[in-house]
Amino acid sequence: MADSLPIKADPVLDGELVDDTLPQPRPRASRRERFVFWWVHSPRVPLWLKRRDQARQAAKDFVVGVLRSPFWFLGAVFRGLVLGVRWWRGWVTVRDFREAAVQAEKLADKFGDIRVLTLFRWKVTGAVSVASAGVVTLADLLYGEVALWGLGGGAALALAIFGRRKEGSPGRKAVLSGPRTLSWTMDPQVLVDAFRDAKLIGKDETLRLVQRATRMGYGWAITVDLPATRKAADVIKNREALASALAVDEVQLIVERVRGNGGHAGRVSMWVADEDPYAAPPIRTPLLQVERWDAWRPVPFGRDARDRRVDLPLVWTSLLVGAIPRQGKTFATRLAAAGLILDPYTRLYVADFKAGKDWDAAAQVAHRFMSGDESAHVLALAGWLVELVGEVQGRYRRMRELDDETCPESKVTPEMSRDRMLDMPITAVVIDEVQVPLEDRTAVKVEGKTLTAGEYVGELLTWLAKKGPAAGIVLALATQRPDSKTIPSGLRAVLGSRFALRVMDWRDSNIVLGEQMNTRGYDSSRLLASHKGVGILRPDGDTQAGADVLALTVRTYYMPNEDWQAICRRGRELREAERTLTGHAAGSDLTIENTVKVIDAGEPQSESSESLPEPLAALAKYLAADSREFVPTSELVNALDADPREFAELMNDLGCQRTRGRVPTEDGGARQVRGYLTAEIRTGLRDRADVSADAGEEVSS
Ligand SMILES: Nc1ncnc2c1ncn2[C@@H]1O[C@H](COP(=O)(O)OP(=O)(O)OP(=O)(O)O)[C@@H](O)[C@H]1O
Repeated sequence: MADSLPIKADPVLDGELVDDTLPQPRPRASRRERFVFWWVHSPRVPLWLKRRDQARQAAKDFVVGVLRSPFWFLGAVFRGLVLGVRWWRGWVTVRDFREAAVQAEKLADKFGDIRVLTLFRWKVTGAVSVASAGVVTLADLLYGEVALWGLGGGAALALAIFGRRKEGSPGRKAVLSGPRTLSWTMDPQVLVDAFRDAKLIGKDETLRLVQRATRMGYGWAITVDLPATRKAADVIKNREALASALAVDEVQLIVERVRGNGGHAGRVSMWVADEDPYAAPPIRTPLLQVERWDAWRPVPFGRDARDRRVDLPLVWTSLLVGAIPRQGKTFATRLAAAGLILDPYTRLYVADFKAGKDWDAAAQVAHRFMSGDESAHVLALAGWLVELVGEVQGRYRRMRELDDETCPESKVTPEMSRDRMLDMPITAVVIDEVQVPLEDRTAVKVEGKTLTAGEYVGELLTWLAKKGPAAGIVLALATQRPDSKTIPSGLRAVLGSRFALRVMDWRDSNIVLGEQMNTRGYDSSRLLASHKGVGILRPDGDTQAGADVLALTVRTYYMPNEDWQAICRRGRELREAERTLTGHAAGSDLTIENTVKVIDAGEPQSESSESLPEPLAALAKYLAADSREFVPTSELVNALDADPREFAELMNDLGCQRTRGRVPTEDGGARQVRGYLTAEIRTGLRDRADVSADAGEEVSS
């Protein structure tokens, strides 16, 4: 029975082998498609027939034109009348003949002729007036009022044509004409004149209109083509001259190059705001409305003058924020950090050298957190950075071992960054007032070389900015002193994204934004002091304004402390839910003791302690075998059996600063006490030993 059951056969497939490496025939476009293509691309079809917004604008212009036409007509008739009377006076007084005679100094000879001619012209005028009056009366008698209206209308039309505004038309020019503001939107000649006045085009050159003046947001937009050989980049550079010629503040004028398919090197798109675009109240960050964020998505950063949203990509790059105090530096850096905080897979290192309250809320989410501006904090930061250098090296090593599917290049991918087994989360290092650690002069010894802690931190940051981004390390540095001495040029060169709020002069602006940026029209020293949170962003990668935009002026979103705290709280909740809380936030507080270990501050040489006077020799001996980085004052006082006051003076003489540090307690916790950094004591002892040795040598010789 089972044998007789039908068996399902495999499908029989029929096919033809096609070699798709050869050129394939392309289907011919239909007539309609070709027509549509021609219609869209032809320069002969006006834009208002192609685009709805342009059609709407054209209709608006038409209505405005119709409404204004009676006034234009009356103005033209009046001008025609004035010009007519002026012309008649010149004719009846034989002005040209008289002037020629005056110039030839023959007025006396020609006086009789001129008089005769004048008399004759007066007679002609009288005859024409009488004849005209006769014609009008006759027409009135024959045809009544209609004729009077007809003749009056004809005369008015003739006068209006005679008096219409045209290039080179005669007429008195006002010595002080009225404001030019926005007149260019109605009269393109004003725009051409502005470009000429700003010396962006020559006297005989003109502009070509690509897109007529259109209302866009709270301003007018227009796109023009410059004459051949003129560059749009020069217009951007000389924006201020153009703003003056158009009678607007330069913050109101946005000039951009049109790039890509629809643009070329001479196509300029302009937008002129009706009023100061940054005078309106600031907008709160949209991050408040989101539950969570993905660190791989650009973070909402602010809005440009045209109210377009500007997002800032952070992963695979690093950020430098620079400004003079109170301009919104911390606010801007916190915005960047906020996007990362709302991603529970992101790890954060936050060092606040401003030592204020601005960053405190981040402590509840940060893997490492500190706030302070003493040398101890600088050394702790160096410890973090060394830890991160090790982490980056480890990540590269591990990436090399991963298969190509998981890790196609030597770069962290979104999937990798969220894979807990791989342990390569996006790690953000946020340092506010980075000039504090970079300027620190505490001596440290690294691999046998003595250098200042500032130099060491600079070297580590440069290394991380170079190698870190691909391994998922994001640096966000904010500085109050963007001068070349503070931020080493090597470090600046590798920080991809820059944001310059107001600075003191163009040099500082260039230090943040990059060489020559002021000559390209980007100078943050020209921003107004009242424009808090407004700065020039030079992004690394795409922004909403387009990948080709070199830099743009942005006003950052406003995120006061309460919003910042709310975001940090949410960041913590998200991390708790995902079980990604680590380090400081998870309570395993890393104290200064175990983070600075990496710095070898140099052992005091044995002969040094010999050449030291007491009680310094005892101090050197006591610390000789000590591997701790921080020693409490009370312990040292006890060990040396010294008077606390004398001991404090002694340490002061050695150049050691008293600081706070944590020491482990018996119950496994930690306690904060006052004390000294061993690195500092050792440096002081070594210096003193050198001085004593030199003195000894001098005495013996
Ligand atoms: N986007 C913004 N819109 C409006 N006001 C802002 C904006 N950003 C910052 N501010 C204002 O600017 C003030 C200074 O900001 P912030 O504390 O960030 O300055 P700072 O440059 O970090 O100053 P300092 O160098 O003293 O630390 C803030 O109190 C805030 O009111």
